[in-house]
Amino acid sequence: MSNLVSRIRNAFVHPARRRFWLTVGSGGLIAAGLLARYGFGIVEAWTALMVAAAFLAGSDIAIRAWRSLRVKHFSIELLVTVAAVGALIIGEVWESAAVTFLFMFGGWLEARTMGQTRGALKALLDAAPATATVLRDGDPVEVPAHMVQLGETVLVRAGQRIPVDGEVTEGTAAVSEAAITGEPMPAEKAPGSNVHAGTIAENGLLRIRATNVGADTTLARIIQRVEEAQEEKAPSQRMIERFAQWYTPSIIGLAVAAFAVTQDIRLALTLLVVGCPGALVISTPVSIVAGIGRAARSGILIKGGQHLESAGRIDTLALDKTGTLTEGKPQLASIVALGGIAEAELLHLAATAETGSTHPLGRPIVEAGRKQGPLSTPEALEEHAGMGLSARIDGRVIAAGNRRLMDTLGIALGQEGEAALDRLLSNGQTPILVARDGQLIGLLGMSDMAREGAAEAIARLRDIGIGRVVMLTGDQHGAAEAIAREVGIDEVHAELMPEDKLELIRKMKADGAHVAMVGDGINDAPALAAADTSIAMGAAGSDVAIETADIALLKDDLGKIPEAMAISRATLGNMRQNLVIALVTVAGLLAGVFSGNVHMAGGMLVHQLSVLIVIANGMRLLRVPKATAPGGRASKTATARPATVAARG
Ligand SMILES: Nc1ncnc2c1ncn2[C@@H]1O[C@H](COP(=O)(O)OP(=O)(O)OP(=O)(O)O)[C@@H](O)[C@H]1O
Ligand SMILES: [Zn+2]
Repeated sequence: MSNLVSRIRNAFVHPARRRFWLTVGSGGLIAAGLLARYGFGIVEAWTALMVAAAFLAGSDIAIRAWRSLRVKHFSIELLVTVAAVGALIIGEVWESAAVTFLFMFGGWLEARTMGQTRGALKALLDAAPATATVLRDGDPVEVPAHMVQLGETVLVRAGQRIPVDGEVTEGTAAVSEAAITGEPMPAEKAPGSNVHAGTIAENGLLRIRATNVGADTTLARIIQRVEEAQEEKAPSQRMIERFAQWYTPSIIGLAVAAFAVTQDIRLALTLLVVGCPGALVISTPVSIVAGIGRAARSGILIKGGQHLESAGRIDTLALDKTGTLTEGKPQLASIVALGGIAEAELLHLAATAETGSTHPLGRPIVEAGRKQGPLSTPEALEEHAGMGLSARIDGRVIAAGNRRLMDTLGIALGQEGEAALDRLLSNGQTPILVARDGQLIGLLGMSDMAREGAAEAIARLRDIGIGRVVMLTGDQHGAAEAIAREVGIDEVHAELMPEDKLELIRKMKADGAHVAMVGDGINDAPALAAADTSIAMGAAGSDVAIETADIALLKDDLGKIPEAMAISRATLGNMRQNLVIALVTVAGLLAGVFSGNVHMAGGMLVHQLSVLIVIANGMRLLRVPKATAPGGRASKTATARPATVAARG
């Protein structure tokens, strides 16, 4: 019994369910009324039942109208309430019952379908497993996933979802990360690999050391960000809300004026009903919620309606090279020792200096140096953004970086140096010049590979109408152009300092372009901030990217950029269609009222239909096709290309 009471109470606390029961109730009363009148000819019962139906559905509407009126908001509910009460007063009980019932029914359908639109998120929520098996004192214990302690070892068997973020300590498995990155192909995980909560171990047995649990996992943060994004209002949405705020009172004014002129109270009340801006108010949010949901399904995090709208207008895309168009894992391809120093010594010095750097160019040098023997750390270190670094090692100053760094430090290259530099550049390698105490002692040539699928992604961007694709890089011309040619970019700006990147973005915007920027490093931060839309890749591993970029691609996949752009464009178009549907409906209905063809119940029916059409149109966005080329994964073999840039000569 108490169970039933609590269920009824629950039903009424939950707006969608309350609306459902009110719709059913008033619909039943209306049906009984129709039966009473046309079946049994009892007109009194008909009147009573219709009034009851109007009150049942109408009370909820009136309460909502009153609540918004108290905060000086003229709501759609207010229009409906005034119309329904007016209809009752003039004895039009059927109209009053029909209008309130239809409004309720429409409201319920609306809540329901909007819920489905948000369904994309549900898939993410379902990805979070509820329990975890942890090893405590060597024994497996089942605990709620959020109760796992940091550093504890979690056991994941084949077919299970991984319950925490963590690092694999033992075992191997193919892990499907589709829930997070939208990537259908499972990734191989071995000791040392990072895994995310919500991904599925398709085989094998893993032991994972928990690094993030519960609300701190990447999955939880993504869900939270998507929820926030779907709530955040787009500029056009705010505009419409302002418009509705002004529009609703004017419909009331119009109704009053119409009554004053025609003395036709029915006409006036019908105006209130058909003037409802319901479809208008919902036109943008439904598109945005659907668009953001669709993107989230593919591992594309769009941080709100505002960013979605701005991304939909992008016509120019700027990408940085290292780590974005390339793998960001350069190889040490050549070593040129000058002035009698041994290659091993040159590498040792450069590697020792680079131990202090986080730049992607530094890592392979350090690795190569370690292979020769242990490295010490420099006594002092200074990084020169966009140029390189200088370090003090055993009391001597080692500088490693590009030509600009040498020029800045006043180090001459000499004939031999110039020749070596040209040779590396013409091989498409990135030269790193190394100097000791102001003397050039050699050069290291680095080669980076273009990212898999980069060429297709760029081509696809052009297909969907991003007319201008530009590379902005701090790297030298030769290396930059080699990569640009390979991926099909014809506009290259190389040897840029961070502020040059910023300046170029500003200039493009000043020329009227809508610019999106994709970048990773600190040297991209100012340009990213200046762009209309900033895009970060591989965000699943980086909190910073998830938090700061307007669009975060959870996976390091350039193909997601055209997909994000296509979704944004489709959303913008969808919003416009919805606006047209809404405005045309209201205009048509108003014309119908003045020409005497539309009455209250019929007007409400058409109005509610227009709301549903707008929602259905919005939901089409959930089916925007994936951006990958036909045969998607086949691209792996289609992009067979030389192993390194250098090899292409
Ligand atoms: N730690 C470093 N060691 C050696 N050279 C460096 C280092 N950091 C930067 N440089 C030199 O400065 C140049 C510019 O670096 P910057 O970080 O601005 O751009 P990038 O990483 O080469 O390319 P992108 O702008 O495409 O990311 C590099 O190409 C390299 O020649
Ligand atoms: Zn970069």
